[in-house]
Amino acid sequence: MASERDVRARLQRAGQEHLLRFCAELAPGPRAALLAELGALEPEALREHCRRAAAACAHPPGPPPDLAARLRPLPPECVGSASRCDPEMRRLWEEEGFRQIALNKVAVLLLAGGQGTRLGVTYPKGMYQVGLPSQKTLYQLQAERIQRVEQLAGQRHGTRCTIPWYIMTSEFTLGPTAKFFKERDFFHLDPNNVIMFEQRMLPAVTFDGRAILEQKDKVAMAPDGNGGLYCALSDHQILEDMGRRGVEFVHVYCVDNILVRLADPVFIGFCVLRGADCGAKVVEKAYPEEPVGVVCQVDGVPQVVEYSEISPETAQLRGPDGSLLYNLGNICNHFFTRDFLQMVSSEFEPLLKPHVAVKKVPYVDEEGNPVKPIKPNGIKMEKFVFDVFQFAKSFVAFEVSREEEFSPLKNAASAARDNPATTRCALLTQHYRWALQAGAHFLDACGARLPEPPSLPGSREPPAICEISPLVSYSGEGLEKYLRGREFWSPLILDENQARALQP
Ligand SMILES: CC(=O)N[C@H]1[C@@H](OP(=O)(O)OP(=O)(O)OC[C@H]2O[C@@H](n3ccc(=O)[nH]c3=O)[C@H](O)[C@@H]2O)O[C@H](CO)[C@@H](O)[C@@H]1O
Repeated sequence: MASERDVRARLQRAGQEHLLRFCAELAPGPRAALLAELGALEPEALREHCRRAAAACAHPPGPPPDLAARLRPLPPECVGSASRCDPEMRRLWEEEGFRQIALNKVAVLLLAGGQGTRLGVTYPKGMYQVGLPSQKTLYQLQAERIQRVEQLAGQRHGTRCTIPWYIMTSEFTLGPTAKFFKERDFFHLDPNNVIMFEQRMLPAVTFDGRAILEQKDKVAMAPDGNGGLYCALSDHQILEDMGRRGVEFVHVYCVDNILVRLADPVFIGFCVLRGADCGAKVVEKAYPEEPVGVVCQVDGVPQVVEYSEISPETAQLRGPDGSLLYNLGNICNHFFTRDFLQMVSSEFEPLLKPHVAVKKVPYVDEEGNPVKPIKPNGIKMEKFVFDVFQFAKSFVAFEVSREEEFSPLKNAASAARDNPATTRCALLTQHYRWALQAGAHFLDACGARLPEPPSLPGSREPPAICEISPLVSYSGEGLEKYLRGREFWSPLILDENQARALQP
């Protein structure tokens, strides 16, 4: 362990010696923990981090004044669509995706290092359950979709295949996530194919460039953003692991979208057949202020302009047909080739510019009293996963249906949107739709058939409760044999047991 003298000397080099100001009064345990935390910070990197944070703060808040002039929509030839394409084309994409999965060339990578502050839980978001009849958590739904899509690819190609699941965690989420998976027997996945690794943490900094002490013995640290992925891939030799397994294509996604299609064969196949090295799934933006990034071009290269960085005027611009000019909403589902990830991690990562978030960061005052600030007092710097799009040789965006593929859990129940109730409703409405399409009918308490609306938006509660296990159906396929022409009372829970019972 580094001595106090060593740590002090390193902090002096970084201009951050104040972090030791309570060190002398700490008991041996907390003192050792603080020294260990500080000893791990590389002095030059820390100095640069604090300098950058203070410099960023000197700029006026909001989007750069010239950004609007540098923005263009993505050229149409870079954009594919799952819903507005020839069905035969879609079938070919799907076929190609399944082929790559069956060849064990596809992995999924979950970004799960975030703190879920808006949702207001103290545990990782993936452990949240939104109140489905099955009480499944987001992690369980994802694990089961992996198993089902492996099974579908295997059946088509007469083989057994594996989609490794890489999970990027942070200091906040690694322990509880690992414990959760272990306690649930990895949801019946082979633990060798679930690979957790940790992203780096960075100190929060005051507006004048001083790292913040959160407690006398603890620096205020935060994960380095989901773009911390690229350092974390190098830190933990993840690309080498992928190489050993023969993985060529990686589907990277964020934890909170209850409808996420892991390793979606249609998306993978589209990207592969287009020869893309980098791709993003998008949905049409619902309204100008929707908190999703927009996929577009800045200075002629593909980029996402984050919702926090676009001006309201630009977000509201409309094209000649009346639709939003910047309407490709990023849903944080990305496709990368392993070669591209390799190139980014080894060459381009240092070029990624951190984004600045001004936050209320709890701290200790000069007397050592804990303070919960009422207005923002600090800066957190984060890299964003999509900032690598600019380095792509062949970038594509792929538009999918919001109803089928995007309902994120961002907020606590008190918020109007993207909360536990809206995500639960989106999933149950989807399953109800799938059941009707497969020929099921639902009955009311008196045994009369419930009306079957021709279309059902995910924002409306379905007339009957129907939950279909991802182990039974990944995207609505294969349900006719259980449901066609049959009548059900609500709730219908179509899990594997029920499916066996209904099998003709
Ligand atoms: C930077 C980014 O991708 N922004 C996207 C993200 O916004 P949004 O602001 O919702 O992003 P979140 O903070 O939820 O993070 C997205 C994902 O990254 C993970 N995470 C976050 C921080 C971190 O240090 N480590 C980490 O792994 C989170 O656990 C989550 O799985 O999702 C929206 C769709 O839902 C998109 O429209 C936004 O463009």
